[in-house]
Amino acid sequence: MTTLSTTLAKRLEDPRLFRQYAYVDGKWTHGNDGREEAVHDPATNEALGHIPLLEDAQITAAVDAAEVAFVHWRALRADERCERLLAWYDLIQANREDLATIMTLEQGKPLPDARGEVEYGASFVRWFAEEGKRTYGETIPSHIPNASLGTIKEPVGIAAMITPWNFPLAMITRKAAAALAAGCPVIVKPANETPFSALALAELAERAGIPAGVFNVVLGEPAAVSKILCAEPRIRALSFTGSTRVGRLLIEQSAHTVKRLSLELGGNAPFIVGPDMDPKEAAYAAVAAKFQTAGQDCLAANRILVHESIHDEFVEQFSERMAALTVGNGLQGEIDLGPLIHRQAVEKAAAIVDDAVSKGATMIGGDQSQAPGDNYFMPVLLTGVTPQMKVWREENFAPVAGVTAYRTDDEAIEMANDTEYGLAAYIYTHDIRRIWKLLRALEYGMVSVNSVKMTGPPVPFGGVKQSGLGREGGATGIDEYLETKYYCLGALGSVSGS
Ligand SMILES: NC(=O)c1ccc[n+]([C@@H]2O[C@H](COP(=O)([O-])OP(=O)(O)OC[C@H]3O[C@@H](n4cnc5c(N)ncnc54)[C@H](O)[C@@H]3O)[C@@H](O)[C@H]2O)c1
Ligand SMILES: N[C@@H](CC=O)C(=O)O
Repeated sequence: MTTLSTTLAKRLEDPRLFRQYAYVDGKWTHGNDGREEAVHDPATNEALGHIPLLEDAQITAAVDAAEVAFVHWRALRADERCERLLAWYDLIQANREDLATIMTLEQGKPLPDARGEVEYGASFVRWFAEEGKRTYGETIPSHIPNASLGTIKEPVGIAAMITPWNFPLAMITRKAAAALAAGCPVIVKPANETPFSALALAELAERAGIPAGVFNVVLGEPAAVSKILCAEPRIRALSFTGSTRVGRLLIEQSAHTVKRLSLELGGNAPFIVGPDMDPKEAAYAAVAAKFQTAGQDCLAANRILVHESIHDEFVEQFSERMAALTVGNGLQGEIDLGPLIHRQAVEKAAAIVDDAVSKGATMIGGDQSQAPGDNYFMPVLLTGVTPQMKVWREENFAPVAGVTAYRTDDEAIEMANDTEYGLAAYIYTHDIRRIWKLLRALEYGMVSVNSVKMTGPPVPFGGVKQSGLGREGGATGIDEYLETKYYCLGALGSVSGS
């Protein structure tokens, strides 16, 4: 392969974690017809390596492999699957520096954030390793004479996962670990922008003793691969994280095979600041909630709603804090924001800012002449944003924040809910009555009060409205991969009782 691929491998303590093949049935696989796609470092636009584009028959071969593997994987005891998953967890932890390097190179996020994501991703593997031992059924008091009734939890079957580029490792482990713990084999289709984190996970899964066919990574032209996965009747569950646009397509394409769907889609989070808040404290929190991963985060605080009494001071504090953020290559030390994923993302961000300014918003920051490269976007705050602007309506997925003033709690609620999205919302206030009123009225799957950090393995992560279906993580995340089988044991005689 190319010299640059060698360079990436040379950066790793264990160069075997850098794989440029798909992983199907325990084998590293290239495309049958030799088609490849380059993967670029968004910080420099240099090619990091190549991935094969598999033919349709090779995707179906992954399903064949998973079908065979399912028989043995589901037959293992839960504690046996737990051991394999814990071995995977240990290997992810032991290789976290290499995994973080791969992630920063292909995704662009600063190295400390990449290390954080590896830790976060690993935590789901440990969580679900344990949860797999607690997939309890029920005993049901019988209404039928001489019968015993109950339920058993069984794995749903082969699970396919289509994942995004913004969190290239954790969005895989949060799904795959749950499915594997439940007894389902998985087929992962990562984003073509960030395949190498997924392939490194496959290498570690193999080393952890996860058998051939149980964890597969397929690569190809996204729309074509997804179509096959959706149409394939042997795939019983499809879990997707990505845009609402693609989520809608997958719902349509899966209708024919009536799959279990888990969808983690876009967000457009409001960040409500009450009149009692210290403007500086709230502004610093809002900056943290907006600019993580250069704004390419489904939880990013896009629409900041500040009580009119503290609006101007909030804007001043936010602007100062934003101006102090450093923008550059994530491999360098002390960087707050890396590049966006590619040039189109920069163009989309610029168009959203232009739209807002043309409709009356004021732009603070955002001197793009200071951008250190083609794919960088200097952070922007737009004040006076209104519902007519794209920055209000669309998920910008860029370092672009919009702020507006509100007068009453009811007005803040109306503004916050004025979106098709319903993933996460933030509330900053110390007034308990206001907290409760907002918490109950916000149409969101997750509401975080006075805390930027809200996620982690014990949490039921997910959205309402057009932000998705189902929940990942937490006590219920494994249910996305389990069926409930009801049984009625009849004619038991007098021992049946209830
Ligand atoms: N709710 C969550 O938990 C969560 C988490 C992370 C990201 N996201 C969302 O993901 C989006 C950003 O990620 P993205 O740009 O990778 O999203 P995307 O929808 O463009 O891509 C996601 C996945 O779908 C594939 N894909 C792209 N086009 C496709 C098509 N036509 N048919 C089938 N598959 C296709 C991609 O290759 C990728 O694997 C944002 O909307 C963000 O909010 C949501
Ligand atoms: N930050 C989110 C990913 C969204 O883009 C998470 O924690 O899952």
